[in-house]
Amino acid sequence: MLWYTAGFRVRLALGGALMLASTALALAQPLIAQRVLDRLARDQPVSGLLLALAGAVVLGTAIGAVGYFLVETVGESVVRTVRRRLVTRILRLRVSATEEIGPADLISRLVADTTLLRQVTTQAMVASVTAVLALLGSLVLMGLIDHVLLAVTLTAVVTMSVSVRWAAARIGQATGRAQEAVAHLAVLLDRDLGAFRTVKAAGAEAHEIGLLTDAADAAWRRGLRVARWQATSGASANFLMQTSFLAVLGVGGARVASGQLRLADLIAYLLYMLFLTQPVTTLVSAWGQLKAGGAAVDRLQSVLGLAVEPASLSAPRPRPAGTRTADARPAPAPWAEVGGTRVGGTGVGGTGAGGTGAGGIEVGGPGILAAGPEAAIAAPASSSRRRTSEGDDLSPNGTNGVNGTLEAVRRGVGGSNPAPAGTCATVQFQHVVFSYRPGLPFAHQGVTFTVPAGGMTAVVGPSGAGKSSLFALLERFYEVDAGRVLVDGRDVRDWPLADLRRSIGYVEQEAPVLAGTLRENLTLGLSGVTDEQLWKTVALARLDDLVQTLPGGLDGWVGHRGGTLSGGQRQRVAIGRALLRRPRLLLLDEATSALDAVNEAALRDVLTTAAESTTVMVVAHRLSTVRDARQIVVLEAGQVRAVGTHSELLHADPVYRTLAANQLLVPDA
Ligand SMILES: Nc1ncnc2c1ncn2[C@@H]1O[C@H](COP(=O)(O)OP(=O)(O)OP(=O)(O)O)[C@@H](O)[C@H]1O
Repeated sequence: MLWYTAGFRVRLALGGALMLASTALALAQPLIAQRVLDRLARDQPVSGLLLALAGAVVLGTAIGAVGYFLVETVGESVVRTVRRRLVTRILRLRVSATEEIGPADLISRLVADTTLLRQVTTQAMVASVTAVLALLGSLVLMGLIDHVLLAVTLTAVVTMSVSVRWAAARIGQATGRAQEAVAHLAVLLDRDLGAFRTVKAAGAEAHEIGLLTDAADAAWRRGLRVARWQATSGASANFLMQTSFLAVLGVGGARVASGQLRLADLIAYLLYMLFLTQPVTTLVSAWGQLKAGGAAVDRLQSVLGLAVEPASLSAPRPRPAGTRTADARPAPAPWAEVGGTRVGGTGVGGTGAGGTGAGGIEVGGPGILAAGPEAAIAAPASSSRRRTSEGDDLSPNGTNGVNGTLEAVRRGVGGSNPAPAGTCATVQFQHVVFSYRPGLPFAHQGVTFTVPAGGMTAVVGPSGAGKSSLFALLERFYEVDAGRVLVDGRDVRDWPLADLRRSIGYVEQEAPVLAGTLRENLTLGLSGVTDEQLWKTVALARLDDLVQTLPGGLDGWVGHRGGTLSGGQRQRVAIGRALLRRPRLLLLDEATSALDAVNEAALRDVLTTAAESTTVMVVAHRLSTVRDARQIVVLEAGQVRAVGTHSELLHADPVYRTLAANQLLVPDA
């Protein structure tokens, strides 16, 4: 636990020292009082001693307050440090790790457990150190007054520490369970709020309220258990203190009566005993807090122990011998290989190396994309030389070379978007075997196909066939169990993760929109995007109507998870966001499912034009969206059934034909 205070130890030690000094001044008070009594008995002046007593009280209080403040500031700093570490960690978690500990539980740990930690790392630690010192100091001074009475007191202190220790262990266990119960309540509430309309529409409020109140009751019961052990611990300490006080009074009185002890000494001793009550109480509660904090630390450590993505690792995966060493350079750029020899045949279902790659796509006259943001997807000037809107030569063999590319890209959409316009990635799945977790059925069982550079490749197939999982592997949310996924002929595991993802525009199935403004949603992860670029993207993604009707326009609030938008609008926002990144590979997971017929047709045009300068992969249920795709991959039960064009597949593959027939896309259907 001490680890958490690293960086604040000087302040913590200073605060602790001041609190200790305050305790020492408090310890001196009975001694001064004893002298006052002695002098009064001898009829001597006591004004100086009274002044010292008053000084000890005032100074002790002031020093104690400053010390307390310092320790509190350390507490706040510890919480801040831990929360910063936690949020950094949480955002870098692997997707699979968030399936282990759900979002609400993570939030509960960030909020509730760090607050518990605060008490432990500062107040409880300092309080126990000062209380132990005060206790020892008092016992030494009490021993100097009378060792027989000390023996009586020590018997009580030892018995007390045994019972408190026993209770503290139970406080720790009970606190851990209470924190879990609170987190469970948060998880249940998150479940309901995440599907609020569904819960209402299903008339499930009463049922869900029942679950939530049960969870609240469970948290209450576990909280009571903590309180019970705390009360037991405090009561046993009090009982033993009072018993020992009475025993000291009895034994001390007898010793005074027999002349073995002066009355002033007995009074001073009893004052020390009274003084002792405070450090003992502090120690008892600090002990409980330390144990409770231990439970919080365990829960925090388990988050810090979850698997994070390799993006946070600076060292790339070792490359197999004989492969290119592009990623041995510091922070290699994803486009560094653009224009070089690419892997990816252009034939249907081909898997071989060769082809013209990114530079092989010629784009015709200015279509929607030419009118759209250069920022989004701009056509390459020629197959071998590419220019930015400023006219910089981006050819790898040009005068600017890779550095020129870098510079040109920095001047493009957002300084953080490195993808040069008009380059297309190739994708290969080679014998991919993949299961989400050990023990689960395989989502892919030897998937092999190639997506050539440029053009639209559609993936279709029955529900659960493994279509969306292809994108999860491409984005490297999960790792394959066997086989390889290649982008531009390079295993995705060999790509610096940030570069890989910067090259991909991903519109996921549920097309999520974050709470915030429309602008924030479109520019997520980008910086320096101009209004002009945004407006072009708005036009490209058919968001004009939304911007006009949304109060505040581009800076209008879209609500929690985009709740104020329609399903189609949410999807178009996600498409706009993906296009604004000028991806070299655009992944659309059923991107048109929530669009009306007019918008679907418009978007189909956009995608078709986009596919002229970017590789587009679409997972689609509506075959009408993708019937003109360059190739269509039919997936079933985690395996590729067939690859071909719409008309080829109509004849060659019964599953595809059935899908098409169901959607009235077969001429004679
Ligand atoms: N996060 C996950 N954890 C465990 N299994 C999963 C997960 N996501 C998907 N699966 C399983 O993997 C298999 C493939 O799922 P996937 O989402 O790729 O199918 P799909 O073809 O996209 O289906 P649909 O068309 O219904 O979206 C399914 O059996 C599914 O149950």
